[in-house]
Amino acid sequence: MESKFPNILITGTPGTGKTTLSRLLEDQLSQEYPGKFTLIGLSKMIVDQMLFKNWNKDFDVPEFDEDMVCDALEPRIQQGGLIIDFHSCGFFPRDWFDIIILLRATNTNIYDRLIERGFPEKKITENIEAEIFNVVHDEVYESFDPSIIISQNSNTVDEMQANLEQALQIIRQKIISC
Ligand SMILES: Nc1ncnc2c1ncn2[C@@H]1O[C@H](COP(=O)(O)OP(=O)(O)OP(=O)(O)O)[C@@H](O)[C@H]1O
Repeated sequence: MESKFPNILITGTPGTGKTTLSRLLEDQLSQEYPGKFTLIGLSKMIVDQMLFKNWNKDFDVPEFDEDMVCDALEPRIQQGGLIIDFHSCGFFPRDWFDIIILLRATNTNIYDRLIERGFPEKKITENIEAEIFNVVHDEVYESFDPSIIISQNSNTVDEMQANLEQALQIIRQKIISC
């Protein structure tokens, strides 16, 4: 789907820095293109709008309903200029996004960041294993055209800044070429 303002997905294992990068990106894009971009933290939206049918008691998270999530997002996707921050992506229609940013981080960084956020040990282990076994990486590359995927390491503040600059450059270019 081509839209004047690109739809952007920021994905990766929890703790890789999706929320941080999304906010920086939205902040900058809002200054450059006022009113044209909206950030959705999908985990929060799923809880707020109850886009789930079951609650996973072991991990204390909702088991989101893919159809409910897609139905809720569809009208906004059609308008373009949506930035979505979410740790899963295989259920989104293939033509929804113009740019996908996949964040990676080392096990040590993910561990430290999730410990700091008070995640239970079980949830941390699951996420670290997911990163080791490339779960989100494989999901992204199996679900979308590789030409729209940007894979970035997000271990340091300098890398985060470089990731932001690279993403902005690609988004600006995309806007000009549309
Ligand atoms: N590149 C980085 N360098 C240093 N610290 C970082 C970096 N990326 C993220 N952090 C820090 O790691 C923590 C987790 O980051 P963030 O919440 O953005 O991750 P997330 O991928 O959105 O996680 P979740 O999916 O659980 O919401 C935050 O305290 C953030 O400041």
